[in-house]
Amino acid sequence: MPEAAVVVNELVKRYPKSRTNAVDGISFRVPPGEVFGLLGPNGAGKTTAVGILTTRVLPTSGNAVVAGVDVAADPVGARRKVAVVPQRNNLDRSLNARQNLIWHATYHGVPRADRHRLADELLDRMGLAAKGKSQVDDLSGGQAQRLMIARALIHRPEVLFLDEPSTGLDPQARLFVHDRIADLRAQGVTIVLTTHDMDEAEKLSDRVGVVDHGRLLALDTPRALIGTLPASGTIDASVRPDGLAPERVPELLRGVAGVCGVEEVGVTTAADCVTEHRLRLYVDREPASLLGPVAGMLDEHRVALSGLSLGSATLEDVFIGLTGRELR
Ligand SMILES: Nc1ncnc2c1ncn2[C@@H]1O[C@H](COP(=O)(O)OP(=O)(O)OP(=O)(O)O)[C@@H](O)[C@H]1O
Repeated sequence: MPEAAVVVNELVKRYPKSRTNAVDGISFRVPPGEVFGLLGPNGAGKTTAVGILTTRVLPTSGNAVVAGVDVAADPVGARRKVAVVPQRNNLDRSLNARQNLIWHATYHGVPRADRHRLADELLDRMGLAAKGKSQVDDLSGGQAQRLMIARALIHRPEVLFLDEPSTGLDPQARLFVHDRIADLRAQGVTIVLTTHDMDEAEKLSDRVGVVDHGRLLALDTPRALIGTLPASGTIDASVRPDGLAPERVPELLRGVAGVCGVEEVGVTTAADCVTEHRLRLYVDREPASLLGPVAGMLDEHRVALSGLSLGSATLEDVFIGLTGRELR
């Protein structure tokens, strides 16, 4: 195995007729055995970057090497070493679950003697032992996703690309997929995953890269990225400003010592027409120590408080800090 499982060098992709680059000069390296999370809002360029790394998209400039193979110069060689689990079901509907695995193994040159054994082992590992003869259309979304992971693993790839691995899965299926990703990591498989799910990224990734507008904005371990935030803790407060202009409430709270920032994260109007504002306070000390001053400030200005909860800064705070709240 080469020194890095994935090397991306000044990668650029501009689609025909587009005025901007979908991927705009991205560089990073993923060492063997790492789980690398690629995060970014819709349209940030994640799928395009992964498309280049998995030979489905041709780069405009720059280069990418996966498991020692330049993906543009030797796409066939690269495909032997990587596997992709796409977001959408692309299983062959004319074959049953087990046949999908066998066909894929055959395509990738897995010796005949190993194909059937590997297919059965993988079905078992993915909790699909009873589904081998099922038609693809009869599988649930979670089962199809697990079958796609089994299919990706049957030719023993060195690097596995997972596009939004748990989108649309129920909590059990999501946890199952997370456990399998952790197993693969323990076996030394390098994994690149794209996700919008910050908890998933924080839980699974050794390091994450945050991408927006085709550029890499930050790259580090989740803990180090969270450590770059000025605030270490959060307080979520639900308030009903009543007589006070709603925009005054964050202003007041910013005046409490220890509060580094206040952001409105939602507004709801109840059946009784009372509007509740949900505010997140970013604090630079133990959040519990600020509950009294925060409640006191609100009480002083007759702002009704209907809920307070404490938390720690998360990767989502890093993500929002870097990419903003604007809908893409
Ligand atoms: N085949 C294509 N032709 C033209 N433009 C494209 C094509 N595919 C993607 N784009 C554009 O490139 C940009 C990056 O898209 P991409 O799908 O890589 O983003 P993404 O980060 O994967 O988004 P999402 O999270 O929504 O899947 C977007 O502006 C998108 O509209």
